[in-house]
Amino acid sequence: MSGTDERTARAPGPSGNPAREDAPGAAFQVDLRGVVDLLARHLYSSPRVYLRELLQNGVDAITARGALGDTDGPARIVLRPLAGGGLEVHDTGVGLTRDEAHELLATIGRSSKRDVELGTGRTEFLGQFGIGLLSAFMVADEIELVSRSARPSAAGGPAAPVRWRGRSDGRYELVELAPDDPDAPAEPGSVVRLRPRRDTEHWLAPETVVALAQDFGSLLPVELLVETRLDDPAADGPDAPVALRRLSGEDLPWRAAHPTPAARDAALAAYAERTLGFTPLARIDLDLPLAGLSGVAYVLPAAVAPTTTARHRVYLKRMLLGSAVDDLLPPWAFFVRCVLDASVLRPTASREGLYEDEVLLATRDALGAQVRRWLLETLATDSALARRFLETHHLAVRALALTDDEMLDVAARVLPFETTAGTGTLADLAEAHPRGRLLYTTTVEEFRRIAPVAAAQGLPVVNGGYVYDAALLERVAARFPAWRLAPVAAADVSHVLAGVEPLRELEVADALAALDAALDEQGCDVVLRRFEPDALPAMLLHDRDGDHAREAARAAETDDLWGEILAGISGPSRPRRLVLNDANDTVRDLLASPDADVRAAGARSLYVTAVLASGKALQPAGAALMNDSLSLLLARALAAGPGASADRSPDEENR
Ligand SMILES: Nc1ncnc2c1ncn2[C@@H]1O[C@H](COP(=O)(O)OP(=O)(O)OP(=O)(O)O)[C@@H](O)[C@H]1O
Repeated sequence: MSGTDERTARAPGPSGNPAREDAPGAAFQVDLRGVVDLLARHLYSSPRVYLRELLQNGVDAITARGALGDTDGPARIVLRPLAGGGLEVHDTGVGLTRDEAHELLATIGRSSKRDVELGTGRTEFLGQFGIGLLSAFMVADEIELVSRSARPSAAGGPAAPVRWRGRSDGRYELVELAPDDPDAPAEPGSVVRLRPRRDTEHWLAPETVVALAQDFGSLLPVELLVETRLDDPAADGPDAPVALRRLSGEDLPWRAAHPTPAARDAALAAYAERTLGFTPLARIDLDLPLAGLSGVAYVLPAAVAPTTTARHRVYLKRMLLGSAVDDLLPPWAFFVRCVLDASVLRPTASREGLYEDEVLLATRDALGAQVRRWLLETLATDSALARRFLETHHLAVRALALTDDEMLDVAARVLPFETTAGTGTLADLAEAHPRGRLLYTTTVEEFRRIAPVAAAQGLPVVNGGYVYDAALLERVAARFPAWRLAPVAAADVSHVLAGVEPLRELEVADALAALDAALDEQGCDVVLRRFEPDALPAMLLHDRDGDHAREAARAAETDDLWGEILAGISGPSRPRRLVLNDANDTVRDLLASPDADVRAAGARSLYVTAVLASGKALQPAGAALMNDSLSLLLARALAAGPGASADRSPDEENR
């Protein structure tokens, strides 16, 4: 005997509600359309997840049937296109009785998969929230579920099949069917049928369904099949010949057996190319038995910015959670992309990310430890892989060394730095200067300014201006005190440059004062020194806050010439200092020029050139300064006539 229930799924909607008393203890009413809209717009990132939810319900139903001890039927989910458009998902799971269908399908948030006492999802099931089925309303106005329960009826015989139809307006109907109703599955299990709306046809089209099923379900531990109509135009209709194509059943790629380790390497590299779209530089096997987690971390073949969000491909109980899951590894591990399967991590309700709980935190630490171990072991070798890794991902080593002493030791030994002695490691530089102090700049600009001069003086200076490096060098300085590594102040250099003879100083005092006045507006002092390389006419130095305190403190603790010179510094009056090189011909010509305008224009163009040499972009004011200076110099040169600029005093000619 069959009976029919027509009800509203706790969701009468604003219109169909009978007059009611707001009695104390009255139940909430749910507007189903509102809930579906909420799911579609705010919970799920795309309607595509409807298929994942259906597959998940099928897998869980098969698990529940196994738990009954009923393992007679095949563990199988079949996807079938419906004639005239639409999709049928048939599972050989536990099925639903009429009472269960009432309770579970018509109550939002009710799930058979929760642990009653703990209130959390039971570990053997994928689902837990009791909302997944509603996602089908994103692609269809009606969900039909026909089911035959594997449980015996109350009378002891086989349970009658049932048909439940739920509509997105909140109404549903539940009908008991005759035992041999052709609409119902012949064996225990359930069939879900969806028919598309006009705007959702593509979501239920066979090619979309296959692509989604492969993406979400290719690693599922059940047989996932898709029925395809054979390509025969005459063969349409229910009796047309069909073929079944298998979409799942693959072993986890990193667990699959291979004849040799090299074959495994090749297979896993090919898997990365297929699923992640790159050929990895290296592979790190991941294994955390306690979290039921296994997988691989692939090292990216090209550098990425440390701020890039890592996108990992994560399976939970072999169902794809997402291909862009972040927060799975510590931030310094931005150079790997993982593919992994875990059984105890919890999904968020949308099943598109991981729930941030202690298990996730512990997993992140443990995975980070495995990647770190690989990194330390790889960098301990002088292999081609170690070199390529450093070339590509040295930033990761720098980032990790900021908080990790063992990595800091490795970093000091293997990381290349730009130095005045070329590119090299800090350990090499320290070895080359066993007694001297090692200096580092904290900005690239500062390094550019002083490197040519420091190099000519044989001063070892490291460029600490790149990402992480200033902080890293500070840590290296503290960890290897014997290296006497310290930040350089720009003024250091100007003070080790040789001063000019007192006589010469007297000779050019007026000219120098005029140059100094010419750069007054730029907030720049002018001083004269002799230094190598003599091709460099001028160098621009900055005095930053704190330089003087640091210099004084340092001078007090050092006893070499360098320290003595630093100790003699008096505070400069302007923030910038243009150090002219008295060994440079242009500078000498300029100082000798009798024309005050020429001297001022020359000083300004030397200033702008020095700004450019320090790596700064030319600002409009600087460009205008350069232009004005050049026009004046040109005008003077033209007025003087041909050959005038070659005039030199006999004294200058001799140099
Ligand atoms: N194919 C099916 N076979 C048997 N029972 C089903 C099937 N589909 C749904 N159910 C029952 O309906 C309940 C609600 O399903 P729904 O997909 O909404 O939530 P869930 O799977 O429990 O949790 P989640 O929201 O995490 O997916 C399930 O707990 C299950 O008992």
